[in-house]
Amino acid sequence: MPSGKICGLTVKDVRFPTSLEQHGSDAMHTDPDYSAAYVIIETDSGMRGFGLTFTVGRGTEIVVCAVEALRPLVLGKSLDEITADFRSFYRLLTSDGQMRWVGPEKGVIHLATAAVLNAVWDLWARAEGKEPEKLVSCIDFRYISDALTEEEALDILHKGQEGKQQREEDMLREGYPAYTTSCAWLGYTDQQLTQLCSKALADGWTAFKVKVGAELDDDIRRCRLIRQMIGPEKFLMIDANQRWDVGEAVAWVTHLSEFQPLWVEEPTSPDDILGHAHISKALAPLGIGVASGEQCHNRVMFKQFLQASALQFVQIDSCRVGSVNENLAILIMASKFNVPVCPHAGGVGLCELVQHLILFDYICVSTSLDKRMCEYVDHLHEHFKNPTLIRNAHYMPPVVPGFSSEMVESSVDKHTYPHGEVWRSMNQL
Ligand SMILES: C[C@H](O)[C@@H](O)CC(=O)C(=O)O
Ligand SMILES: [Mg+2]
Repeated sequence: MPSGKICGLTVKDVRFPTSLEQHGSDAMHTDPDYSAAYVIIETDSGMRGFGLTFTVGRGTEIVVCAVEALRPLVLGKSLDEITADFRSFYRLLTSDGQMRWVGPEKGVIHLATAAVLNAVWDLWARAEGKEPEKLVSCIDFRYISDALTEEEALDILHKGQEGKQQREEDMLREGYPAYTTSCAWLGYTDQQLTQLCSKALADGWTAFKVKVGAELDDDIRRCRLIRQMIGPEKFLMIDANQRWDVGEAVAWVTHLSEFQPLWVEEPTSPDDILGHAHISKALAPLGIGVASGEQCHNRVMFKQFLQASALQFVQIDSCRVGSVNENLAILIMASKFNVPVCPHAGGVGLCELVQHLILFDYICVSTSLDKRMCEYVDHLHEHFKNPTLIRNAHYMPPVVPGFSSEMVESSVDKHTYPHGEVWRSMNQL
């Protein structure tokens, strides 16, 4: 069916009051209300694409404004026209001569770009069969060609075609390995942590992430509790959400090294590439890697993190950078530098979207599961039409065409800020 021209773009400010129960809390985001700028694009032939970007409450209205500002660049284009030269469409959004000043390719405007492009990919994902050449033509190599050329990217994707069918079958049977962050948000009590951890163990989880960084004594107590419960073999990861200076990070994590974390996540400012390199070097003898990416602006930053050996785990995010286009570049660069990708997920909708990217990474790019797993957080999936399916701590591949980004209409209505039922009733309290 011809896709027609894009004739409508709607954006909604959807917020969930997760801070009430401290879901999602960490050392820097103590009261997150998981939220989304949720985009619906419509074509004049009646097709719809759904996209979103993730936020944590206040400020979502600014992302909504930024999406509105991008609208004129999208309206009137047809899907065929966009996908015939997706690289140029990507540049149209990210390099607009006036709007790039409020980025470029970072911050609010890039979150908005992610939401819009995620909707375009959702629309496109309904059509099947994207060959390596087509995928590479979606990537903007500007600013990364010194680390990855178009030819190298194509070569990596061509190599990824070998054994593809077997890997697809493996995924359909076993799913993609996941880890959980749901047991140990920073605001949870020890009792909650114990209960959730024993339930997760019973459900078959083998890797657990703990929030750290506010008080060292609390971190020691909580990590000890979890390590005792999960035993020496299972994986434990710690996440500081950018709380420390570089030296402080090394000292703090050294104190926690007895609990053998596989990685420390976002130990310091997400912009500090050389700082991460220093921390990586200092922690390597302790067998602890450094992970980051959920607040990494774009492919250019990832390139430098990789060039500087500043990360041992790349955490792509489906809604932070420029959608599939930019994540393709990051996945392929990570493969070239031989650094495993372990995506950031959770939030609202992040698991739904990123599962597509990590399955693609395994099937077509890295072709390996070594040191790889995808984050899972057990909140808010009921608000999606095709929620993630977890079986025995593995993501089972989605079977419905699209980016799994469509939300349940009544959920959107109820949670639209500030006039949806949920927010109106809370404001009356
Ligand atoms: C504010 C978010 O919940 C953040 O803590 C998520 C995160 O760092 C993670 O899942 O990793
Ligand atoms: Mg994190």
